[in-house]
Amino acid sequence: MQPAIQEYAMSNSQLSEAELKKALGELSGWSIEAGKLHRQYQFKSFVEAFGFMSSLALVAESMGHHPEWFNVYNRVTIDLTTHDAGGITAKDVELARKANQLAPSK
Ligand SMILES: C[C@H](O)[C@H](O)[C@H]1CNC2=NC(N)=NC(=O)C2=N1
Repeated sequence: MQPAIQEYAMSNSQLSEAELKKALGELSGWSIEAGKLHRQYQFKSFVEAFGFMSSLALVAESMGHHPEWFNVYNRVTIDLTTHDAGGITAKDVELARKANQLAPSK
């Protein structure tokens, strides 16, 4: 388990184009699709995919920030946006970063 994420006091404003571009440069595998941060992960099995989702769910809950996601067998598709802000914020970038850290590398 990751250490608890303390005090999630990030600003809830949409990132600028420049901020988004910089963030994407540091987020392997992520792109912008339909105005949301988007990535598909493929794992070795359903159990590995679901284990990843379980771990990320706990991170999301501790951040008070929740993904839109879809699982079929060993694939997990994630879309991140901040509903309260109507777009992508630093919280989405942070959750994407955590997702990359939690995904076992093949
Ligand atoms: C009150 C609660 O913290 C808010 O409704 C949170 C919950 N999770 C959330 N998740 C996402 N992705 N966007 C939000 O705006 C959001 N808001």
